[in-house]
Amino acid sequence: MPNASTMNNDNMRPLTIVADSNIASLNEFFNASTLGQETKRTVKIFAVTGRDINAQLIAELQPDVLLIRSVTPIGAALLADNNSVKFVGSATIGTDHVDQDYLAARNITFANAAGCSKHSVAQYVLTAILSLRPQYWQPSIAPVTLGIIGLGNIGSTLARYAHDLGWQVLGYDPLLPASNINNASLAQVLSQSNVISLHVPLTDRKDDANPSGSDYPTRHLIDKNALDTMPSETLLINSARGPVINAHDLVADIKHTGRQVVLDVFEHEPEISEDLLSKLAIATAHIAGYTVEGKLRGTQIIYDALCEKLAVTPAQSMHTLLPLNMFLWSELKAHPERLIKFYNIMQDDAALRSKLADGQVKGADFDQLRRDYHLRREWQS
Ligand SMILES: NC(=O)C1=CN([C@@H]2O[C@H](COP(=O)(O)OP(=O)(O)OC[C@H]3O[C@@H](n4cnc5c(N)ncnc54)[C@H](O)[C@@H]3O)[C@@H](O)[C@H]2O)C=CC1
Ligand SMILES: O=C(O)C(=O)[C@H](O)COP(=O)(O)O
Repeated sequence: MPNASTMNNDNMRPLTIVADSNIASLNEFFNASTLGQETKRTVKIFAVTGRDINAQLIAELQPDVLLIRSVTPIGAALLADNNSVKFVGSATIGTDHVDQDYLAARNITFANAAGCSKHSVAQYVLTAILSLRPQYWQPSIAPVTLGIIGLGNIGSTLARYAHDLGWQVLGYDPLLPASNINNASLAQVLSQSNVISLHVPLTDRKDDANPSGSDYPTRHLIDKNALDTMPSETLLINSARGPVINAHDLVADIKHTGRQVVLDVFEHEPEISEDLLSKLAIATAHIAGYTVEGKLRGTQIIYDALCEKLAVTPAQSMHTLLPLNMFLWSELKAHPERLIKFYNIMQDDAALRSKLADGQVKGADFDQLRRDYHLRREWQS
């Protein structure tokens, strides 16, 4: 079984890491002094575009460690012919791109970055709502009910902001106990909310072929049936995973109802059809979690997990890398007119729409927008 000693005692050979070049502060976290200070082991790091991490590259480089983000599928297709990888770290919250059963069967340690960008995504959602409906700053004039589907790290963080603004929360999460926010059925959330925001993982139904699936699958959770129960004035926001909404049904729904819809994620990501894009109130290139803080926290979490695997003491902290942050939630609440300075979401919307050509946004353009994204700052609470 691979363990700290099999990864550490092979001191003749550098610790070899293949990493997605889109991981924040890669070189600051993963180098000989932050990983090898106790063992004197050298570190070799190969930074590659996430979609280019493939079986051939892994066979060529024989890495000990793979560090990825959401665009690299991890499973047998990548690793079947490889025996070197002992640790996979995904600097993301979502894990739908990782076959964790396969990694467990191969005794490959896996770590993801749970919760790393929970404030960033919650702030993205608030910005989308308040940009489209500025009247919601004053809920005494316009009562606001925010429906939240999925009440884990992001959903519960969003609920706290909502309560702080005086909004009511109707929440649905069948995998958590009832609470002051887990207080409604799916049908109630769909039919009684002014805004619905999705914060579920992408899952498929559990069955014999898929024993690690879910009894409450989320793929196409929002389909024609669900959309039909939502009043046409209900604003729908998806910053979870694209396939949680059936894109075909969504296009038909918007045509019929004129509903305002905000998407940060797309069923056929990284491609987006003009038919869908042209109907959205706000569309962004999967950047809801893209803040300096959110991305650095993601790196920190997988770095700490790798240190544990290697049995070395962590020697790098994101706090030494963070520039000063002047964005205060209390200031924004007192000065709603400053929202655009805190986050100009329409600029991200325009950047995505500018990539539309020949009836679609192409995958390469979508990826480039994300690679070149100027990271926002998280508002401090
Ligand atoms: N757009 C972006 O940039 C980002 C997107 N994400 C996505 O957001 C998702 C949620 O993130 P977190 O809140 O941090 O995850 P989390 O794991 O803390 O919470 C997810 C919650 O969804 C609930 N859930 C599962 N199936 C459900 C169902 N059928 N109906 C209602 N609730 C259900 C779970 O019980 C859990 O409480 C991630 O899985 C990821 O796919 C995460 C970060 C950034
Ligand atoms: O953390 C997640 O889950 C996300 O969706 C990420 O923020 C997406 O970013 P990339 O991993 O695709 O860079």
